[in-house]
Amino acid sequence: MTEPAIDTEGLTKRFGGVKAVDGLDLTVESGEIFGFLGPNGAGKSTTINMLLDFVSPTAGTASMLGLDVSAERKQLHRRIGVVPENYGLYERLSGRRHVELAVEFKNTDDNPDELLERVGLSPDDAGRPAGEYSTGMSQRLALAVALVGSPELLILDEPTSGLDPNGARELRELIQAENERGAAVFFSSHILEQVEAVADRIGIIDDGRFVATDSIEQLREGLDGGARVTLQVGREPEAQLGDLPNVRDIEVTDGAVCGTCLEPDAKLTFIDRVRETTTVTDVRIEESSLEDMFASYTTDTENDEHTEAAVIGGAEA
Ligand SMILES: Nc1ncnc2c1ncn2[C@@H]1O[C@H](COP(=O)(O)OP(=O)(O)OP(=O)(O)O)[C@@H](O)[C@H]1O
Repeated sequence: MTEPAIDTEGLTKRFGGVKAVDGLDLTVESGEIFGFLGPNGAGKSTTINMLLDFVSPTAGTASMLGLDVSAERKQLHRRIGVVPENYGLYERLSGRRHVELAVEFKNTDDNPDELLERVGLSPDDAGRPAGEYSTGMSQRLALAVALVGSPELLILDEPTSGLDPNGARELRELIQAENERGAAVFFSSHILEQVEAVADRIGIIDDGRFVATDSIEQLREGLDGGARVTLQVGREPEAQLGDLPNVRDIEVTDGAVCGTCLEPDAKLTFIDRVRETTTVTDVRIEESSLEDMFASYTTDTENDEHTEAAVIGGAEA
């Protein structure tokens, strides 16, 4: 049986009185792309730092590719590629030299120029000292270093933070290509779109704990967010709307009728019922956005029950 790419049990880190990570149970399967989402201060970097053995856990265990992250660190780090939050570049060394050193360390036969080209660094840039690089260029270089040795697992901490939209798209393509090659990818972000575009599964962490783990589609479904349907009407409808199944939060305002439809069918029933007694001149449908979803999972303390109910059946997290 293939070992999971990442497996943690009860992983916990306290900094004095602050519980940065609180009993995290996480399994990322081999070959999976897992997006690790959470607002600032949620515990993402601390988790990654424990996985990389940069920080020791207060409690719990963590293994990657079946190896203990601390006891078997050396062996493990030859098989993974990492872009940590604070990747250190050597200011005086060229980009190319950074990659060459990684090739030597991992004892592989990668061609540094090919890797640099893959991450979008031109040969000219590759020859310049890393101290002269912009944030985005530094991030690209860190990624090239991470790709050395065709790692079985890529761990990327906020990999798009310094990239422009083009760079972010290229990174997504690269993540997909690496995944197709067979690598598992674990990457943290607080930008939902980045995660949605590539992740098979996402875990949302808040206050050091998972509040949800599943595919984006399942998370969205679990939230019951529905779609807000707004109908522009000729005059106020006389129809009874309150008894419509799966339509809630109905509002009738000057010239418009709004309702939240929880199922696709409910949109049609809602529109039909309104049209029975008035003319509908326009229809606007807003699906619940990822931002709504994220906010609901991470800040909606009043809604704890609903959030818990939405937290996920099957996924192990
Ligand atoms: N070395 C440290 N000493 C004290 N507290 C720390 C330390 N590192 C992290 N923390 C605290 O742990 C919590 C989690 O921080 P962490 O950096 O893991 O969050 P994050 O999800 O990565 O946030 P961001 O998205 O802002 O990078 C925060 O409350 C932070 O202040």
